Amino acid sequence: MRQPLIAGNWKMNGNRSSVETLLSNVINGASTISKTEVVVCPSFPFLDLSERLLSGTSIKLGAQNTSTKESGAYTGEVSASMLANFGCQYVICGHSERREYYGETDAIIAEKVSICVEKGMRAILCVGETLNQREQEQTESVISTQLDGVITQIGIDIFNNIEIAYEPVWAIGTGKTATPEQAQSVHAFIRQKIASHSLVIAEKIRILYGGSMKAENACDLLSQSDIDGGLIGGASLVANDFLAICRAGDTVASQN
Ligand SMILES: O=C[C@H](O)COP(=O)(O)O
Repeated sequence: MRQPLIAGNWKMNGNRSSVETLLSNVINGASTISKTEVVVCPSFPFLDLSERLLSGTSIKLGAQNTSTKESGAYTGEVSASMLANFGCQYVICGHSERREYYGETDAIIAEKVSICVEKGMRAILCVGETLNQREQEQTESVISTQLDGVITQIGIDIFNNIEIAYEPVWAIGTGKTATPEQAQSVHAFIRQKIASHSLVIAEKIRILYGGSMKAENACDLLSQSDIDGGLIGGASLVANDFLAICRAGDTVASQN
């Protein structure tokens, strides 16, 4: 049995005051959530504030990106060591927005995953196809290539220390959610792909779904046998919406 993981990716949103309010409300509401691992991923400037607010709670802190470099003359970059130093336990790597707007390749993403794990954090490796690729029936080949990019460069063992997030690009922030069956089919494909390298890792790795997951569809998605959690964008910015998804995780976990 894999523990559900619900991670809020706040993307580039918020200010000091709104982050404090959002996080305080999430912390208060999360006291009744017992079976689901809850993670929040604010922007870099809010990590310090978030770490302090989360102190003594079971909610974990994550970051949305990392540099591939250790330290030095890389203006504007934030290293994995810095993230670990601010209490991050998770780092989102290879989100489709990073792939699309910042030219992140599978090779760069593999480096990011590697350095996060080296610094003691868990990476959330994002994969997913565009609408055009889905319509061309390339979903499995696209995801296969994205996973192979990491496996070939840094090996399968690292998957002991990461989560995978399947995020169909066409469902991100669009209100269009993959149906539970569509998502389950891709999640099962991802698990089979990992199983072709290691049955043990395939059995334990958590595969999260991301793309317009919300309170209304969370239970149906999380009930699928290969969907182990969610990477939540828009709905994670509203405490009650995010908490409702976390509660769906608890509900599904108690049914298993
Ligand atoms: O990282 C989160 C995903 O991009 C999903 O975003 P969304 O829930 O706003 O569709």
